[in-house]
Amino acid sequence: MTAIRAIVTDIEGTTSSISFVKDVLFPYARKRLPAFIETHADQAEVQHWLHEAAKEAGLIEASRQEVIELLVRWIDEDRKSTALKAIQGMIWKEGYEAGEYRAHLYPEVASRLHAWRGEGLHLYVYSSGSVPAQKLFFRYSESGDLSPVFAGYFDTETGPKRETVSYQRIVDAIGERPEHVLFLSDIVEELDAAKAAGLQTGWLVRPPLTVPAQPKHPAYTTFDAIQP
Ligand SMILES: CSCCC(=O)C(=O)COP(=O)(O)O
Ligand SMILES: [Mg+2]
Repeated sequence: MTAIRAIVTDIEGTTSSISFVKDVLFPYARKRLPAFIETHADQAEVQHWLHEAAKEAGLIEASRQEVIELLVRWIDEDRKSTALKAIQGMIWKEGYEAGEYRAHLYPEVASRLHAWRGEGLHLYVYSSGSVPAQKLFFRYSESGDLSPVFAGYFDTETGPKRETVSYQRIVDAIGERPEHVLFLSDIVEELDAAKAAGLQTGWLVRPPLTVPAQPKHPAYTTFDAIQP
């Protein structure tokens, strides 16, 4: 294996359980989204993302109510829309700051990230969640504030997670050759895209899922099994 200098990690299904995102974060945002939009509609950032959501849906002259209904539908569909993710992040901020929840991390993740950082590796996040949502996630984690271990964050403004060009942009941005970067994810299509860009890959197969006999990517059930 070529020496790894940087690790880029996915969140949902990789550092953290899918159920925390689907059963805690998504319902929190879904319940509060209509009132949040109504009370923050005068903010330029909110207006921008409402406009982007309508554009993505091909709605030419959508009412505010129509866009709210669209966004709620997208939460139910788990659509990886950059606009939806930006708005969800703004709503989750209130929940984290009010202490309504802390972000789930698998038990070994925090110590392993600290160990890798201590070994001089540069650590990054690449998630469909917006960069502000990622920062909140690791700041308010069940294992404490992990912000200090990360050198940077990438979201779908860099590009979709299943497209090779996104990984080319990430390695360019972090200033490493792709073969020195390890991308960790639970989604094979994301790993395929990263591999096509020349990155090394690690497939997190979290129990109760099991590693297939001939995995398409080096597969691990925990971060502790990865030796970069
Ligand atoms: C940043 S926390 C919320 C994660 C999220 O909204 C999501 O869709 C997770 O996608 P990932 O790319 O981390 O699997
Ligand atoms: Mg994932």
